[in-house]
Amino acid sequence: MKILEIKKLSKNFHNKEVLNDINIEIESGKIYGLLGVNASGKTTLIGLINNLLIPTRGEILFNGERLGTKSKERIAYLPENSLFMMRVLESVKWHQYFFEGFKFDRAIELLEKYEISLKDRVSTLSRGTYEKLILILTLCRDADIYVLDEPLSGVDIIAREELIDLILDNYNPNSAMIISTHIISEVERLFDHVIIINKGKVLLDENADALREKQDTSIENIFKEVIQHEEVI
Ligand SMILES: Nc1ncnc2c1ncn2[C@@H]1O[C@H](COP(=O)(O)OP(=O)(O)OP(=O)(O)O)[C@@H](O)[C@H]1O
Repeated sequence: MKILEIKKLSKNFHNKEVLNDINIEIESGKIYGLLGVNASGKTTLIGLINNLLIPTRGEILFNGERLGTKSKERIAYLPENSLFMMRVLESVKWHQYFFEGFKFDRAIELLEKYEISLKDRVSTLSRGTYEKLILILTLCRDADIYVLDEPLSGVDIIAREELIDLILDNYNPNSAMIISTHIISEVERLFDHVIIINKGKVLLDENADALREKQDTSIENIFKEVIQHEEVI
């Protein structure tokens, strides 16, 4: 089922065009890989999906309606630095207070499993521990869309596999998930669908299995080929 429609979306910062005529449909029950090199516009697109930025042109519809209170409740996303003033336990309680259906006990259980102290200040956590916290808090929400912006960029290679399993184990199959990343090789087994953006444009928007079969190679290699081809042109 179609849950999010991104229609003719463009975003300029001052006179610089960062996103240019983006058209994407997101369906429930699928995990989307949003792939792009540095500065391709991934975080800007995520900011727009979460109504934190205003489009220059075009629109985004959640369940056929403009973004607003409903989309805020049902799209789970934690912007960077939003918890910095809190201790870990406070950040969990804050989620319980603000988000209906938040799985408080599950969050505490996962924090204990990953040895994240409830007493620590969020601002003092290492980069990787902070990313684990963000992931746990986001996945424990009851939502229709989960948005993870570079969820593994600060996590060591040993913890990455664990966190990929954490995502798979806690993924609600009735929801959609959008994962932006440039660490493709380790994460790509999660993807049902792949969207590649470059210089603010969508270069590819396809089913992941169909792509793998058609091209007989990994999503990482397909990504490299698509970007290199674009650079040559
Ligand atoms: N608030 C802003 N003001 C001006 N330019 C901005 C702003 N936010 C982003 N940009 C520019 O928009 C472009 C896209 O940035 P964005 O953060 O969306 O890319 P990204 O794909 O998430 O990159 P990365 O992988 O490096 O995080 C960059 O050139 C960036 O400098």
